[in-house]
Amino acid sequence: MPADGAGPPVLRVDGVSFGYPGRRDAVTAVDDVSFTVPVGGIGVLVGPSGCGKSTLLRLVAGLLEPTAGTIDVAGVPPARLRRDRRAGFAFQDPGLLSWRSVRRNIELPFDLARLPKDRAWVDHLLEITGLADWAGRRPRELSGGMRQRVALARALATRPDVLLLDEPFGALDEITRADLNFELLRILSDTGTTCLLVTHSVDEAVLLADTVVVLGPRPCSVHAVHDVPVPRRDRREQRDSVEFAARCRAIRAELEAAR
Ligand SMILES: Nc1ncnc2c1ncn2[C@@H]1O[C@H](COP(=O)(O)OP(=O)(O)OP(=O)(O)O)[C@@H](O)[C@H]1O
Repeated sequence: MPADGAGPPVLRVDGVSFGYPGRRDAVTAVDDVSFTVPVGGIGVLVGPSGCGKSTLLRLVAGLLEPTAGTIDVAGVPPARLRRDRRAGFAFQDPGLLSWRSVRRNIELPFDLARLPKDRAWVDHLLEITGLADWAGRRPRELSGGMRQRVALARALATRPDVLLLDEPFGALDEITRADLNFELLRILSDTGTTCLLVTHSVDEAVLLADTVVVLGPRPCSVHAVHDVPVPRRDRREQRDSVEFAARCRAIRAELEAAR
């Protein structure tokens, strides 16, 4: 990926606003939002329900165009990332194709882009998501957590530079969710992928993020930004620390204040 002028490369959201056109009035969902996430880092968006988090993620994904402001990842705009299949998505609903096996679901992005399948990489993804023994099974044979792991592996299939995750673990119990959080940290460290993730869980945000962006109510603007300077290898232990609890408390207080 090309460097972004001076300083380390970043995912940059700069003065971005967006409104959904309506029959009478536009619904303004995003209002002058700016933040950066280091390339290779994890940014997490938290904010009240309906504030515009998914909209922001769709703007970064290039699925929507900002009405004002700019977005780029190390100088590359979302439309180009999307065209070049350098952005991967996974949403709360895994959206797997029931008639395809786990492997064939993960391979779907290759088929859609008419690209040759990278079988060795798919094998690796099956391995690191713990799905190698399930490659031939259909989605209905999997648990909810396994389906979400398939969606995650599918999002990583074309080796995206940027991974966009909208409440990917929202439907899971706490223990499974924590396991997947640690898997995600490991996968992102292994692949060097930049990630922007939406969650309603403050604990999940602090566990995963290098940067937590706290958003206010719709139309969302940035209420606060927290850097979490904890190495990824220390995240599991940190979860039980006083510092972790203090960060969560501070962010919860900001969410309260931002309502
Ligand atoms: N396709 C659409 N057309 C019109 N308005 C929309 C559309 N999608 C979302 N909105 C509106 O934009 C606002 C922000 O929605 P968005 O889904 O981005 O919020 P969110 O923060 O992700 O919500 P939640 O936390 O509940 O998932 C809401 O008022 C919603 O009604």
